[in-house]
Amino acid sequence: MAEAVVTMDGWCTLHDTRTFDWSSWKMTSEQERSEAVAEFEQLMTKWDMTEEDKNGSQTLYKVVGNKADLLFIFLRPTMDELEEIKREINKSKIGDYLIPGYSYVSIVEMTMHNPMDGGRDRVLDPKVEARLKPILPKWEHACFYPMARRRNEEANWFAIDKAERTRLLYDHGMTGRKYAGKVKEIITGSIGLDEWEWGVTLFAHDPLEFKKIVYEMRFDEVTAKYGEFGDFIIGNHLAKEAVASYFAL
Ligand code: VOV
Repeated sequence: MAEAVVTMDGWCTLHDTRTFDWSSWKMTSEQERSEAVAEFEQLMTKWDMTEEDKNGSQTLYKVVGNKADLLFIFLRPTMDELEEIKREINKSKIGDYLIPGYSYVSIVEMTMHNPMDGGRDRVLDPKVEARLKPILPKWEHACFYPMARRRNEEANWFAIDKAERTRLLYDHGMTGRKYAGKVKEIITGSIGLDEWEWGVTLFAHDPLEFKKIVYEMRFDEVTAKYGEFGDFIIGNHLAKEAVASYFAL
């Protein structure tokens, strides 16, 4: 039997997409709209304070395709806090127009054995701690998709031995390193939490880098042999300062 992977786990993560009900919004009075936007900005300020205190992180993206209008990404120490945030949005004035869409629940994950260090065990130093409790970059573009490792007769990721997994993830990491400064990745584990096995959240200044990295990785053995992918969602950053103009009619 293959040895089970031991993970180091960090903050709980919620990817929450919403479709905005523009038709109802257009029928709402200007005063009600400005109150709703002001309340939403206050909510964002409150979340920012949590981030400043290093008790979580979040970011908001305007979705390009028609899968949704907005993508919220929240990281918090507990699932309770994530559920509270969702409820807080739903109870807010603007929540009446934010129709819940696709969501994904996962936990920031790193393998205990570091493939980039000959498979040696990681220690919980400040550097590792910072990766498990990351402050999300507020880069211009984000890309999210869930994925899994194949589990069939010919190729079963969960049946190969640790040394082989380490080798494959080392090659994967070397491809990833070529994108240092261009693509920032956060891997969240979702086995037992959501439909796929991992959530992949990528940030970039240039969205073309998403296409390049995901394409290049398709040729890595670990992806070519074992990678399976869900739907991709792409967004452009929406800063708090731009929220009022986003909702303006
Ligand atoms: C921005 C680049 C980048 C870099 C540097 C990078 C590096 C690394 C390292 C060193 C490790 C190993 C485990 C650890 O250190 O915890 C991982 C782990 C993982 N990755 Fe990755 N990845 C990147 C980027 C990156 C992308 C773009 C993808 C998706 C596309 C693809 O085709 O798969 C991905 C997937 C994953 C997954 C699903 C895991 C978990 C696998 C598991 O079975 O445990 N990843 N990743």
